[in-house]
Amino acid sequence: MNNTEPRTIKIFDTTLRDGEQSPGASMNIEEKLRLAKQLQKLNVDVIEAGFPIASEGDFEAVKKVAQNIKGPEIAGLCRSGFKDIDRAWEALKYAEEKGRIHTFIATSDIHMKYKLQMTPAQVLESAVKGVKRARSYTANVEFSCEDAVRTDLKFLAEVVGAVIDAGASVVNIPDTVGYTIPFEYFNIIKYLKDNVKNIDDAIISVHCHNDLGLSVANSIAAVQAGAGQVECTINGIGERAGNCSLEEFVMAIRTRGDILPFKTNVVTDQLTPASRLLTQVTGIVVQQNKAIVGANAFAHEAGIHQHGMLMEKSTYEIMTPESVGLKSSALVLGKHSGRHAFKKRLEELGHELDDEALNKAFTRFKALADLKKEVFDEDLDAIVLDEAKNIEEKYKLSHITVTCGSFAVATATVQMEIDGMQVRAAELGDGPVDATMKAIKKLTKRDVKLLQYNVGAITGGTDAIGEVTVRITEEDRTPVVGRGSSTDIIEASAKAYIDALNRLYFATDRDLETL
Ligand SMILES: CC(=O)SCCNC(=O)CCNC(=O)[C@H](O)C(C)(C)COP(=O)(O)OP(=O)(O)OC[C@H]1O[C@@H](n2cnc3c(N)ncnc32)[C@H](O)[C@@H]1OP(=O)(O)O
Ligand SMILES: CC(C)C(=O)C(=O)O
Repeated sequence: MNNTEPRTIKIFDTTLRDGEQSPGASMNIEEKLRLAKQLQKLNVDVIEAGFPIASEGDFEAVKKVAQNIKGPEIAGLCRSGFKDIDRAWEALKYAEEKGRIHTFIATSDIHMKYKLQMTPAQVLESAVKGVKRARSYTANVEFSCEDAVRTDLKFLAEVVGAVIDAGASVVNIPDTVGYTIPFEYFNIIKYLKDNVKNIDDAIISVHCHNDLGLSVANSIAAVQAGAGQVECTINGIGERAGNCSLEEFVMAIRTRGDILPFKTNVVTDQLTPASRLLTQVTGIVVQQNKAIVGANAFAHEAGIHQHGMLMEKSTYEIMTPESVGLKSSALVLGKHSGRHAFKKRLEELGHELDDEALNKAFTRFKALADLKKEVFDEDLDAIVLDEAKNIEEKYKLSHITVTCGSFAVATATVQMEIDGMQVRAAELGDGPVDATMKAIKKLTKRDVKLLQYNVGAITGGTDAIGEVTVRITEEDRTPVVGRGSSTDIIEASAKAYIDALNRLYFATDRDLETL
């Protein structure tokens, strides 16, 4: 248990800049503005709106966000050259003191040698000059040592100290290639805290990539070591495997406040709307099992879990769905579900069944769940309706085999129980349903006339339950309606036909009028 006052960690959202570097995530000006408005509702501290020198469009987007968003600071990224910095400020100046110039240069040996082809001394000079140039426009200057994690620690400390002296108010220590692990990252931040004499004159920021799936864990380790700002993106989008996911970091801090003495200003019930808007805008879908915002993040399928949830939600949920902007958790019915959740869902659907009917319906539900990935409410209605027919059965379907195809004559072999006796017949037909009906007719020796045949899918997908309705008559009797449902529409057709035959057999004409 931690009793100290939690320290506020600033949330720097870079969905519109690093997030946009995800292949396929490019956003136009209007789209960036829409997202920025949602980030404003989310109450992030900083919105990095783009890289102004990258294109005219990105320049205009940063400018528009700077002009229209109130609350969060607006950052724009630029290399350490003056041309980039000047261009960035041209767009950011519309946010006045809330405009942040974010300039960077790589400091690792590998980047300096091969990419920049600069010596460490030249890089240091460029960093300092860049920060000073940015300071000539604003006091709100962030400097990033690109590839900091693979930078020689002593050189990193030297650069950090020098850019703070030059006027940087935030210094970012990025794990540009998602290479570090929490223990190492903690030690890097701690080293800078302990060895850079002016470190407390600036906020340390962290910016983690997810190449090893550790970006959130690394960000948490960094704040434990003293970092005060976390750079992240909605849904964790970003270059390659993405960035630290904003929603995961924020909810980890919030949920584990017992051992993490930090807080953020984020309005967490805006997380789901933000995630959905980003998906809408970019077309990049969130994996179902993604923490916090995935479709399954608050869904429970297993019977034991569902039972626990019905008794007390905290048995299986460490945060409430409402806290992230969802209406409720979901109990998904599938083959792992149990009787408690099944009964509860039927009650919600308005079906009150006695124990015997419930058991029968549950057995059918399990059989269906073996065939289908998910059982929907409409499937349950169909099962209950089928079970609730409660009519005597002279005729019962035992099983059915059908062969058909483009070049085959449809053949149906139907086995039925009639008055307790097993009987079987095969017939050819004009299609599998016709062959099936003929075989049933032959077995029941009834001279019925099919007046109407309807088939419909109750739920979506190719594994949906099909429901068949038939209307039949015999001689001049009042027509009867029969229904049958199954994932196999031939079986559903046979069941509907047999259901109608039973009704015809047992009903008097008076009963039939009320059917
Ligand atoms: C880790 C990160 O995410 S960093 C941000 C990455 N994001 C982006 O690159 C998106 C926006 N980028 C762009 O639109 C373009 O790359 C531009 C406009 C910045 C530059 O385009 P170009 O001038 O055509 O150069 P190109 O991208 O091919 O190469 C990068 C150049 O910048 C130099 N460079 C790279 N980083 C820096 C830096 N921080 N400071 C100064 N120069 C740098 C490279 O050495 C190279 O220089 P050269 O052209 O003299 O060889
Ligand atoms: C420029 C910095 C902030 C960056 O995006 C990175 O290092 O990944």
